[in-house]
Amino acid sequence: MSEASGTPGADAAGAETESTGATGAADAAEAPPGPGFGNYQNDIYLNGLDDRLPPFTTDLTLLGSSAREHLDPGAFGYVAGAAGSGATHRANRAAFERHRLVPRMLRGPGRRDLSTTVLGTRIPAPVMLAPVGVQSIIHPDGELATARAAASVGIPMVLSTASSHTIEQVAEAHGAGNPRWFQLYWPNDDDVCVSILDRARKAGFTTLVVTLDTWTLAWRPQDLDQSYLPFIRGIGTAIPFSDPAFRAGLEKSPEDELIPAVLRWVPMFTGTDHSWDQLPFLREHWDGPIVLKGVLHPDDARRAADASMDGIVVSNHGGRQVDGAIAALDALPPIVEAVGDRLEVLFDSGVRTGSDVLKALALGARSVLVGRPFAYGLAHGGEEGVLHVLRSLLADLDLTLGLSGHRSPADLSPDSLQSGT
Ligand SMILES: Cc1cc2nc3c(=O)[nH]c(=O)nc-3n(C[C@H](O)[C@H](O)[C@H](O)COP(=O)(O)O)c2cc1C
Ligand SMILES: O=C(O)C(=O)c1ccccc1
Repeated sequence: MSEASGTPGADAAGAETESTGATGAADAAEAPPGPGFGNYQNDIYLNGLDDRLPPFTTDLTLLGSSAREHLDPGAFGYVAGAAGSGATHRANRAAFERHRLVPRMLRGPGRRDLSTTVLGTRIPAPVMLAPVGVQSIIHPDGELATARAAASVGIPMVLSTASSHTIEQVAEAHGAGNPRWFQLYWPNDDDVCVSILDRARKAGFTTLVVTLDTWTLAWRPQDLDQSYLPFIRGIGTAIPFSDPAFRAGLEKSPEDELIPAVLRWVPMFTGTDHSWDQLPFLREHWDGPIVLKGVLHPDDARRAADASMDGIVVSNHGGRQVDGAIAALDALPPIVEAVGDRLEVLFDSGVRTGSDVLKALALGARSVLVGRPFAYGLAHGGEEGVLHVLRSLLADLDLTLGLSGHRSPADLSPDSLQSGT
């Protein structure tokens, strides 16, 4: 039965070898607060004794369909949608299906510890919240709700440049001491770029994630068919609209006159690709680690390492950019082989379950990021919804790790998998 994990804020029954017992009502009832991630399972079963059910499904692969009921059609299409025919979006999931865990038995009792270190930040599990923009289309509390939920479990959030709340508001909701990173959509105005970076640094964002694959939006039929684009309505523009360098270029404030502000921002952050030789500019203006997000080719990974970047996110943006692109999971092994000893390799695109997390780690990722699953949680119930998704994912991860015969992320390697079936 479920064994308490040794995650921070954990637990539990304490003794290294003891099981809390998923159905052991008495044990669990006496356990101190702050159970290991796996104990969410106990909580759910125990609540059932009082006829209380989880707020919504614990099967995170089903959330897309149930989120539809909570969102207007434009917002649902935006979150769930993908580029073109959706081939890459489907390929992301299919790639996970082609790898299977090979569980090991009788490995002895022992405390599980999901924690890991990512770019100098100790985190309780190898899971982070991917940058997801325009969260107010999903729930009015948007990024504030996400920040509070992330803080409750201690896993890092990455705030998008396209946030619906300002950097400072999100930092306040997130709270002091919680790990937070900032994602940059690199504006083609240097003053605005530097000003946004300064604000992020001052607000306690430690690591910069520069997204490379979305310098312009892809052909997205779900959005096109509904003519749905939040930014041209001034949604997801809280960061530039509150920025002094951005506002300095406007005759009237965005609050007084929306259209000129939109017309200034849209071409500033979309439509212009940057180049490798511009990376020193970011290094000059950001004194923490820098991670490049959206790398799929080993040569680009090598270039990132040559440019002294600290990390990369192997990602195809959840299938939202290049339709027909390689599944992100298939891009991971050759990239780890090329640069795994030179920079930290993170992964996203298609992670839905604990088993998916383990597969990405076994193939060499230091941590994964999840996007749509927590966005769907936000749609179901704001902060509580995100929390339910995170607790479910982390409990599933903890239990699946243990049942596969491992105690920590470091135990995983390609040997933990059978691949290609
Ligand atoms: C609604 C939505 C908005 C997103 N906004 C951003 C963004 O602002 N910046 C960014 O780098 N990635 C953005 N992404 C991509 C995610 O960071 C991540 O790469 C992707 O969601 C991972 O795939 P998954 O949804 O299958 O987990 C967005 C994804 C979604 C679904
Ligand atoms: O929709 C996206 O995938 C995305 O990355 C994005 C781009 C610009 C603003 C908000 C989100």
